[in-house]
Amino acid sequence: MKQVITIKNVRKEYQNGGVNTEVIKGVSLDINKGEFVSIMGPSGSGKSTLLYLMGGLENCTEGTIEINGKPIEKMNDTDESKMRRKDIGFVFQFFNLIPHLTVEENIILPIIIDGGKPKKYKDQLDKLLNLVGLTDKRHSKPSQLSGGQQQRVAIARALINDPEIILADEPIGNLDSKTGETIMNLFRRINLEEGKTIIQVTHSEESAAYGNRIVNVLDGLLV
Ligand SMILES: Nc1ncnc2c1ncn2[C@@H]1O[C@H](COP(=O)(O)OP(=O)(O)OP(=O)(O)O)[C@@H](O)[C@H]1O
Repeated sequence: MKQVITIKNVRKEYQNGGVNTEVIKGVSLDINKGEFVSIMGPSGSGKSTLLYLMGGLENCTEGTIEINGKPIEKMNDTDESKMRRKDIGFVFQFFNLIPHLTVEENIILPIIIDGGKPKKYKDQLDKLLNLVGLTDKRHSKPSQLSGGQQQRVAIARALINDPEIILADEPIGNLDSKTGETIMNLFRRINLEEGKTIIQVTHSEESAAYGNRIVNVLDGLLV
C-alpha cells in the first residue's frame, strides 16, 4: 500500500501573548492512497489543526509530516507551495468562493494564480462541472447558488489541479442534513471513482461513516 501521508510524532504549540498552548501532543498516523479518513472529536480537540498540519497550512512544532515520502519541513517555500497546489486540494466549511467571479472562473482560479493557461484546462473544467452537476450553472455567481451548490463549486476548484489528496474541514458543517448527504455522496464518488485520498474533519457520525476509517482525536491525542 502506498502511503500518501505519514505523520510521525507530531506536536503543535501555539504561542499567544507569551503563553504556549500545546494543541497536538504527539500524534503519529499513516494514510494510504485511496483511503477516505474521517477525523472526529470534540470541539477544540485539535482536529482542524491536525488537518492544517497535513496540508502545510501550519508548521509542526516537533515531528515530521511526509507527503508522498517527502517531509514538508524539508521543502523550501517554492516546493511547499507547489506541493500544496499540485498534491492537495482544500475544501472548507465556508466555501471561500470569490463573489464577483462566476462558477467556472472560481473553479479555474487556482490555475490562473499559478500562472497556468486556463484554455489548457477546458476539458478538465467541463469534466468537473459535470462531476459536481453544475454544468448549467457555469456562468452563475456564487450568490445565485444554494449552499450545497457553492460547496460543489469549492470541491470542483479543489480538484482542478487533479491532486491526489483532498483535505476537507467540516465540509458539510454549514449545510442542512439533506444537502450534506448529497455532498458526502459526491465525496464518496470522488474517492471511489476518481481514486482520490480524502481526509475530512467532522463532528457528525453520519458524515464520518462515509469514510472507510475513523480517527478519533481527544485533547490533542489520537484515541
Ligand atoms: N492560531 C491559533 N492560536 C492559538 N490557539 C489556537 C490557534 N488555532 C487553534 N488554536 C487552539 O487550538 C485548539 C484546537 O483547535 P482546533 O481548531 O484544531 O480544534 P477542533 O478540534 O478543530 O475544534 P472545532 O471542532 O471547534 O473546530 C483550540 O483550543 C484552539 O483554541
